[in-house]
Amino acid sequence: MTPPIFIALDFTTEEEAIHFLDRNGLNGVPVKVGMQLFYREGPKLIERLKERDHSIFLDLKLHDIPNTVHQAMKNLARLEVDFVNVHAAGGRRMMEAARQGLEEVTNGHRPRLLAVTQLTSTDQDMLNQELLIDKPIDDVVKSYAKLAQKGGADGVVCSVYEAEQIKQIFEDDFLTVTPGIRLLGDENHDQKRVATPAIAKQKQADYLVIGRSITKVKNPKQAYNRAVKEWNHESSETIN
Ligand SMILES: O=c1ccn([C@@H]2O[C@H](COP(=O)(O)O)[C@@H](O)[C@H]2O)c(=O)[nH]1
Repeated sequence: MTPPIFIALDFTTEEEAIHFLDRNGLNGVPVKVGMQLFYREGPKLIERLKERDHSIFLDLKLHDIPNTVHQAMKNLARLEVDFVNVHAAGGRRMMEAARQGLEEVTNGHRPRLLAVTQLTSTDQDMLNQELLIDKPIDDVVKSYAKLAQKGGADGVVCSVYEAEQIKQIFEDDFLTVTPGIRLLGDENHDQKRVATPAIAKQKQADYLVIGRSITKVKNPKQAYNRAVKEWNHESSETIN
C-alpha cells in the first residue's frame, strides 16, 4: 500500500518539480502542490502529475467571502485532484460554500475538503500575542475542527499534537492531515509544532505532509524511505 505521505513540491517551476521526482525515483508518490508552484504553472501541471499517477493535494488554503470561495471551488473541482483546502477561520458559511462548489461540478468523485485549523508555524505565543486568541492552542484547533465538520469539511490540517484528540472527538473518517513533519536531527525552519513520522503514527495522523526534510536534503530518496520506515513502525525515532 502507498504510504499516506504527501511530498510538498515547493519548487518554483514545473520542470524543477518533475526533475526532482524523476531524479529521485519518486514516481507515483502522493504529492502536495502549493501556492509557489501552482501560481506559476497552474492547471497544466496538475494534468501532468495526474498523467504520472500521483495523488494530489492542492494546498491553496482559500480564505475569502463565501461567494468567492464557492465560485473558486467550482473551478478547482474541475481539476479532479484528491484534496483541496480552505482556512477554517473563514467560518462555517464559507466552508459550506466551498463544499457546495465542489459538489456542484463533480459526479461522485469530488476532491475531499480540508480545513486548516492553525498553521503549524503558529505557536502558543503567536496565537496569544499576534492573533489575540487567548486560549490554549489545542483547544482552538479542536474548536476549529468542530466548526469545520459542521461546515462540511472531510477533515482538517493540524499538527501531529492535535491529531489524536481530534480522532477521539470525531468519527474515524474525519481526516487529520499533518504538516510540520521533520526527520530526527533536521532543522525546524519556520515550523513550530513539529514531530517525526514515528510520532505522527503514534498520534494517529491519517496523512503526513513532508517538504524540506525530503526535498532539500542531499539524498531525498533515502529521506523518503526513512519516513516510510518510521511510519511503518520499522524504526522509532522520537520527538525533536
Ligand atoms: O499548517 C500548515 C499548512 C500547510 N503547510 C504546508 O506544508 C508544507 C510543509 O513544508 P515543510 O518544508 O515540511 O515545512 C509547506 O508546503 C506548507 O505550505 C504547513 O507547513 N503547515
